[in-house]
Amino acid sequence: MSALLEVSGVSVTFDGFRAINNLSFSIGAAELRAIIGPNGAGKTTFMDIVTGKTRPDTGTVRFGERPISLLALSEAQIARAGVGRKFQRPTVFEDQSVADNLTMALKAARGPFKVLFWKETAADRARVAALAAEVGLADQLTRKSGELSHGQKQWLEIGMLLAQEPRLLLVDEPAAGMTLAEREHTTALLVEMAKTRAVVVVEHDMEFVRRLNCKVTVLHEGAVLAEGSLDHVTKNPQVIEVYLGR
Ligand SMILES: Nc1ncnc2c1ncn2[C@@H]1O[C@H](COP(=O)(O)OP(=O)(O)OP(=O)(O)O)[C@@H](O)[C@H]1O
Repeated sequence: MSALLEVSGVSVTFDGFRAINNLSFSIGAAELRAIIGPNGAGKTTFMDIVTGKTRPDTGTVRFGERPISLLALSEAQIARAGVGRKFQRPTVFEDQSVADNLTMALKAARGPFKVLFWKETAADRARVAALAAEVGLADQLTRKSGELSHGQKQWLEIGMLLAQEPRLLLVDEPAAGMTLAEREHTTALLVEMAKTRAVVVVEHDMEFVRRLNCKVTVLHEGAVLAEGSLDHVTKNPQVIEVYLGR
């Protein structure tokens, strides 16, 4: 499998503290990957580097089939190149309906000039309906987003990210605060999304990671400590010592 994202030899130092230490990581074009690791392992910093928020001191970050260096791009350019990021807290417009939120995301994805001269077409409405269906909100289109459950808001935000047609989606702790039923739906959604794009999930909840049934990367002190199936990495004595055994 050829890599969509290739992080190689990346290091970042904050005030003399090496948060990312010669990190190398790659993910395929249609792959679901979980990243786990203790607090301070560098999971958030890794996502900050890929999205352009933090610039590494050394190393390369290459993206795409004909790879481009993400380090040369701004955060906005990286987003337009096809990298989406879902933060832990949902940020939907609560006063707007589900359909309006998705429509706004569709407009934003088309760029600033299209927003100015936007005229909604039947194709746009169909796309909004398709996005809602994809995330399981087909019957909630007219509902005010503020009335949705926590899980539904998270799915709406995922739908809004999908409007930008990302090729790589970084998702931070999607299961946090969800009911069991919402977690199950989220698992199915992430698995489905990863059939046509790369999805990287940072998660502390081991039960949720198990359900994802995907390759797991364990980070520790800014580097990869172990990689493989969840069963494989959870048997690793070093992983038990630094993470699971606590
Ligand atoms: N802007 C910054 N300035 C100084 N130190 C930072 C900065 N950002 C991160 N760090 C430090 O870098 C290390 C890695 O942090 P990071 O947030 O990436 O870890 P994490 O694996 O996401 O942890 P958690 O599971 O708690 O979210 C931590 O020790 C953190 O304190």
